Amino acid sequence: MAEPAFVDSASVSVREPPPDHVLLFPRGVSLTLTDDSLVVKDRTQARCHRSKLCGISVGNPPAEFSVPYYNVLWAETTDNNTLTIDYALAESKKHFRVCTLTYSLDDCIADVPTWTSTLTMRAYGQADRRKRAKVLINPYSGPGGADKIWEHEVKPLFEAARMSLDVVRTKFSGEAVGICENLDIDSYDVVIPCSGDGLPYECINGLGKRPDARKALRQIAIAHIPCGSGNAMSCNLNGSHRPSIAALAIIKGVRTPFDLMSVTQGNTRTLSFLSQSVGIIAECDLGTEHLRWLGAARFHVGLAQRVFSKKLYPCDISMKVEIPEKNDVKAHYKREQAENLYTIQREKNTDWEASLAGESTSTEATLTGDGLPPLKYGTINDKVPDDWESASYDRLGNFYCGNMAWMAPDANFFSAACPNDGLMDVVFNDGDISAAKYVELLTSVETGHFFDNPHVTYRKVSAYRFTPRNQENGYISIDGEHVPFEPFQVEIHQALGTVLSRNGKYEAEGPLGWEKASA
Ligand SMILES: Nc1ncnc2c1ncn2[C@@H]1O[C@H](COP(=O)(O)OP(=O)(O)OP(=O)(O)O)[C@@H](O)[C@H]1O
Repeated sequence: MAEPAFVDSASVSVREPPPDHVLLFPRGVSLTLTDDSLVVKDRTQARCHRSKLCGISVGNPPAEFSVPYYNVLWAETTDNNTLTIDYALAESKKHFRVCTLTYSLDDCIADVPTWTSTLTMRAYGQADRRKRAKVLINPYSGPGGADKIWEHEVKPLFEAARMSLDVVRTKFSGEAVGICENLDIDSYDVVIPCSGDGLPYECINGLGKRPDARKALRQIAIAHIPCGSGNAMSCNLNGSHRPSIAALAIIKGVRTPFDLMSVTQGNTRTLSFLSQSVGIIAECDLGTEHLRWLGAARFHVGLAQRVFSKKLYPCDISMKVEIPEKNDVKAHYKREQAENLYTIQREKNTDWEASLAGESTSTEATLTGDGLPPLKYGTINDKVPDDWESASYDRLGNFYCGNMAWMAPDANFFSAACPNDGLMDVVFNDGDISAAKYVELLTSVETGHFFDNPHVTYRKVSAYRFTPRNQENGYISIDGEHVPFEPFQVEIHQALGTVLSRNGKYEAEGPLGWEKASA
């Protein structure tokens, strides 16, 4: 996954800014608001912005430097007439740290309150400021180290952004379900698991268990600090699996409606936000728990071990197919990108608020009140609807359904996934292809050619049922959780949940050539 580019250069906008965008201080020091950044003309501060080679500062210190608005965390004047500006400095492509600028305003003649509020407005755009967060840390996620990540890489940024933080360290598996089930949803804006993808799954299911599930899932956004081995949620929403980069994306994150999936199996109903898989991927995820210490590499080791076995997973699959052809999937993706995402967000929010206030006449709202929406297609125990496409697959090697694009860094399996298109992306392939072809197929995930690989079927569906056949046992993974090897059924609920995302959309690049698809 390409890390987002962060500019912290000494370049200055050539357009002359209006005078009220400039604060002048003694000794030629000035702070200027340009189109895209704060320009700091201050030799003393600029020293920290010298170019570095192998960690050693080289060249003359610049006279000025610029801080992109995205990196500005907070600005305020304090009682002792001091201006304080906190910002995130990109120390490397992988890491941010907090830096602070302070200036006495005693000799500054300017409308400082207006200047400060313009800076904060530009720094936050449509993002909520000073988010009220419930932070949940799983000390055992991934290779370990979530406590340190929180303390050293994330908390300083959140504090500098003046977020209000209520931090809980989870003590046992399942604790986050109860925390979110009983959360005072008016006291928080966002729940932030510092974990792998397991804790977000628990949080969403905790909110989904409440009598006011729909309200809670809309009101409380979920955001993710990556501390696990896969960290799919953070990759897709924050554009990074690096904790401090994710923290900044959350500080600047916008509320984004997010599709959730109901999974029924036996007599249970759970919510899934990420994926369901059966076959080689499920085995690589769930059958490699003993390699957890390897971090993300455990998936690759798992794949290498299994690819030569040509194991098949016979099954029956029934699907409510909405977009069967790859070209039409690309065209759909193009339409979704073309929409003004913020407009969609506002409209969807408005509809939802109206239905909560009892203004909606939709059958769904009338029937269920505020709990989870009813299942359109019943459960796994009901008959398969007549208009679903059903088929038997004797040679299946992999079945994978996703609601987000990246399943791990460099694993963009569902490149056409969109956060709130009301559709799930399904891919499957035969398992008896040659090992060479299998390796080519799986490596095409990293190169971006997986979608177009002729061995891969890629569809958009709104519901499906998966029934394993002729196998005593095996792995079924729901969002990385191991569930019984039994039939299950899934349907999607458009925009049932809310997440914080950096740009109101997924950060993945989309299937190759989608821009040229005929809409
Ligand atoms: N204190 C704890 N002790 C043991 N298990 C915990 C604790 N807190 C949370 N868990 C459980 O750990 C499981 C895995 O958590 P998490 O997703 O954070 O990490 P991970 O599985 O390592 O990440 P990834 O999904 O990226 O591999 C979750 O199902 C959660 O219920």
